[in-house]
Parts: sequence; structure tokens; C-alpha cells
Amino acid sequence: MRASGAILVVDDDPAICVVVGEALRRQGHKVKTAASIRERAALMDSFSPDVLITDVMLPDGDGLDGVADILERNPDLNVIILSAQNTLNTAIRATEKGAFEYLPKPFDLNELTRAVSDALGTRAAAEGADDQGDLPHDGLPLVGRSPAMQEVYRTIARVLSNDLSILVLGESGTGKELVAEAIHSLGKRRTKPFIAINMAAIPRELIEAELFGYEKGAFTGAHARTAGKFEKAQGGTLFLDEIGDMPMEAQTRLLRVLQSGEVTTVGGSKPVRVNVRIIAATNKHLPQLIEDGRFRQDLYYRLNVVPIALPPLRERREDVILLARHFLERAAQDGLPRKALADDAAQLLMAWHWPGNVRELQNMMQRLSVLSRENVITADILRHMLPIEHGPADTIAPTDQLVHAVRDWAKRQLGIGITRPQRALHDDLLAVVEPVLLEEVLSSVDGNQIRAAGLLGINRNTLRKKLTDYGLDPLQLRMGD
Ligand SMILES: Nc1ncnc2c1ncn2[C@@H]1O[C@H](COP(=O)(O)OP(=O)(O)OP(=O)(O)O)[C@@H](O)[C@H]1O
Repeated sequence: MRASGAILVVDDDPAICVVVGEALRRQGHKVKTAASIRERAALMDSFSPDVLITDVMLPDGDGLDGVADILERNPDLNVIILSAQNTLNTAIRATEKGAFEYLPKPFDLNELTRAVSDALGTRAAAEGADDQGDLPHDGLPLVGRSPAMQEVYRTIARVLSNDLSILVLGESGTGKELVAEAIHSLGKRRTKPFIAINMAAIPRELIEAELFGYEKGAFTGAHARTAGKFEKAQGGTLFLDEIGDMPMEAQTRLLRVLQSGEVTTVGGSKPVRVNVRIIAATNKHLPQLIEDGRFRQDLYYRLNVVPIALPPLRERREDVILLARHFLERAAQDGLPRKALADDAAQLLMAWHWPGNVRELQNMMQRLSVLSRENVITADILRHMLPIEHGPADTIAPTDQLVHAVRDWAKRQLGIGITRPQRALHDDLLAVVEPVLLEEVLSSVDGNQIRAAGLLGINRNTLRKKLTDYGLDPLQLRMGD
């Protein structure tokens, strides 16, 4: 049985108040809405809600300010934050203020109603990260606002106040190590060491000694007792990179350490207690390695408590330009000549499929900062730098981009508009894209309808009807008009 409760929705967008309000009322909740912080304050007193859903950008201030005070006065209240500023910073601030849930806009209505039900079901859940003090928000390292990155930020925000093991998954260069560093440097272990070890970069026979340390004389060349990475990470975080490359024997030993919380050095017999948070990462498909007998299933379960998947850059193209500008800016701050990105260059970067992901983009921006003589990077300059062996980007990518744009559009429509009684999404989309296509084709043939119909592959009468329907005048669509 679902609990019903009193819900206060605060958003200055009346459409959101209506849509969310309706959805919640239909589930049996009592709902009131407010459009500003002032109205919110008034209703908090008179309405005493069980759940507060609030936007961040409100006309009279920041919706997150004051949330901590509200929670102090109403400890049983659950707060759900909605925000269009989809950054790691907002996700973390929301969690810090003790919010029960953070939903980036555009949000999925079902997800919101589910969050409300969860909130009503678990009053104890709003403890948040109150023991963390002030977190260093400046210079947060992760750039990107794509839905995929928002999901990553939400997960990061949720794991900062606990010690759960994290498994970061993603292709090479997608930012796995950066995510691990962010979790460490924003979490409660930030004053303690962050130690990284890359299983693929160390000779197999040395991995155990590196990880667990060794005693004097344990093997040839072991001149003195040496602490391993586990001991060095004491109190902090141990980042096990390329975990899929760990030899089986080392895996067995690692599992034992994770189970017992104690490390015994190679050649030693006295266990040392260790307190480290484990973040592992891999670009391999671990279930396949398990099937092939190359990875221990029990270790996989231990490590994969909270998975964080970083999608390849080609699946979050909207982040490419942000990242490119970020890397150019960083190069300028490092004393290299400041470069700007022309619009056509930005389009070309978005179209590229980035096999090396963010690392490849970063390298290219650094190279451009050093090598380019021009202050503004144009598409022509870029074309000389994009590695040709991957195929010319602009022959494959525009379709990709279009698909991506349509998917994004459809998701947005389904997110907030779902409760509008009738939506003709198919017609809505056509009404947006079809006139654009007609305009482009007509202007490329100087308004000649016969040639345009030929290029479009449609009958001339059909074209004429469409032009009338969309109110397009072919005479005005001549090139240069
Ligand atoms: N979202 C991001 N914002 C800013 N910089 C990023 C982002 N993602 C990656 N980078 C930068 O790209 C480079 C590669 O990232 P990182 O080393 O974290 O990738 P990785 O997935 O761990 O790669 P590998 O699997 O090859 O070790 C780093 O210099 C990192 O700072």
C-alpha cells in the first residue's frame, strides 16, 4: 500500500507545478504549490508538508539556501531538489543540505512520483552528509552536463558520506580516474591519502608486493620491509585501476584483505588492520572475464557495490564543446596562448567520434594551444589535425547528431509533458524538422520547386501542399534572400 502525504511543490514554472501537482494528486497526495522562496516559507508554516519538492533557481533566490534550516525545524520532512543546473556542484550541494533526492531537469515524472513514495516510506533517510563540514566546491574537476554525466554526479553525491566500494566502468580515457579522485577529494576521507595503482602497468609478479607490501628478504632485492599501497592508503582511498588485469592469485589475496580488513605483507605473518575505501575501475567486461575463468565472481560482487558507468564521449556529444573550451581555458591558465573555438570548429568537434574519448580531446586542445598560429581555431585548422585513419568525421557524424538530438527531444517531451492529455509527438517532431529540411533544399535550388521535389524525392504537389501547410513562401527561399 502506498502512503499518501502532504506535498509542497515549489517552482516558478507554472507548467511544472501543474503537471507535478496533478500527478501527485492522482496518487492521493495533498498538494500545494509555491512559486518563490517567500511563498514556500509561508506554506511551510501553514501547510506543514511531509515532502518538499523545490527548484533551485527561484525568482527571489537560491532554492537550496534555507533547506538546511527548514530541515532543522522539520526533521521529519523529506526534501526533493529539482534543478536545471545539472552540475556535480548542485548534486553535491543538494546532498549536503540533507536532501532526500536530487533530480536534474528535465526529470522523468515517474521517477519523481517514485521518489515521493520512497520519501514517504522512509522518513529516516534524510540524514544526508551532515558530518562532512564544508566541502571544497571550487575547481570541481568534472566537466559535462549531459544526462549521462548528471547520473554520474548524482551517484557521486550519494557515495560521499559512506564507504561503499565503487566500480567505475568505461572505455579508456572517459575519466574513470578523475571520478575516483573526485569521490575521494569531496568525501570525508579527503584529508587522508589517495593512492592509485594500475594493475596493467606493473609486472604481474610484483603486484602482490606492491599492493600488500613485503618483508625484508621476502624475495631477491627485498632489502627492507616496505609498506604496500594498502598501508599507504590508510584512512584514505585506494584506487585499483585496470582491475580486470589483476592476476588470479592476487585477486584471491585481495578478496581476503577486503573480507578481513587486514593486510599481511609478502613474506610476513603479522596482519596489519587497514581502513581504506576501495574504488576499482576497468574498461573490460568483467562478467565475460568471470565466464572465462579469469576473474573471481566473489571479488566482483565485493567491488561492484556501487557501479558508476562513464559512457564514451561519442554518446554524450553535448559535452564535447564544453570540454574543448575547458581544456583551451586550462591551457591558457598554464601560460599557453589563449585560443578561441569558432562555431564551425565546434560543430566539427561534436561530429567526431572520439575513439580516445576525453583524453584524446584534451590532447588535441593542448596541441592546438601550442601549435596553432591563429587565435581562433576554425574547422579548417581542425581538419588538418583530426587523424584521418578513423575516416572523415563529417561523413558519419551528422546522422549520429540528428539521432541524438531527436532522442534528447523525445526524452524531454516524455519527461515533463507526459500528463498532457493528448500529445502528437510524431506530428510535433515533423512540424519542427520538416520545414527546416524544406527551407534548406529550396534555398539550395534557388526556390525551384521541381528541382526541390526531385531532391526531396517527393511529388511536386505534395511539396506545394507542405509549403502551404507550413506557411513557407518558395520565392523567399531563394539563396541569398
Ligand atoms: N569529465 C571530465 N572533465 C574534465 N576532464 C576530464 C573529464 N573526463 C576525463 N578528463 C580528463 O581526461 C583525461 C583522461 O581521464 P582519466 O585518466 O580519468 O580516464 P580513464 O578512464 O581513467 O582512462 P584509462 O582507462 O585510460 O586509465 C584526464 O586528463 C582527465 O583529467
